[in-house]
Amino acid sequence: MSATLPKINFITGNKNKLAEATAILGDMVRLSNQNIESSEIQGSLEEIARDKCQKAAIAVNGPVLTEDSALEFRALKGLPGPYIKWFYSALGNDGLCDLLAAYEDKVATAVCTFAFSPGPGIEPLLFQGYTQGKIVPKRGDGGFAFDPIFEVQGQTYAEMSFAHKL
Ligand SMILES: O=c1nc[nH]c2c1ncn2[C@H]1C[C@H](O)[C@@H](COP(=O)(O)OP(=O)(O)OP(=O)(O)O)O1
Ligand SMILES: [Mg+2]
Repeated sequence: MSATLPKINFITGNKNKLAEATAILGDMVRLSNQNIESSEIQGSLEEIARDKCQKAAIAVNGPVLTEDSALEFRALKGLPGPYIKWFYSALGNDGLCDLLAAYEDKVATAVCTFAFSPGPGIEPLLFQGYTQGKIVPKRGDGGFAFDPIFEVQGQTYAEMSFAHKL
């Protein structure tokens, strides 16, 4: 890692997220991590992402990068979406899988929303990525959170190597 790389404050409390973002962006920017405790609003995932980034920019009084992960079940019209964290912590992966028991359609989309704000009061820029997969009974020992039940091209994220998931 070069000391001449520009530095960005990546605000997250999730060490797995930090590791993945660093693996992807580490050649271009130096991510310095900080966790600010802030409550998340309700709304669309874009609204939640903007609000979190704006709060982070105020908290550090400078430029910040934040990320919000969502998991949208097609049979459930996009839910749990940005509320996946609360569904995952309440139900676990078996419970998330059971949510789709009554439906043939197991398609799910993982949505990654990065937000960057140059500073407090400046509207964040959003960058989104989507990966379509399906929800399956849990398999694999790698990864974190919902990785064992999210299958893409025949493998769950928990069965893939770290590099292959990225
Ligand atoms: O690649 C992933 N593979 C599996 N699970 C994942 C992934 N990425 C996020 N997740 C989980 C973590 C949390 O249960 C929820 C997102 O919630 P989210 O608010 O975005 O993350 P967080 O609160 O853990 O960290 P942060 O301090 O950046 O908000 O989905
Ligand atoms: Mg969060």
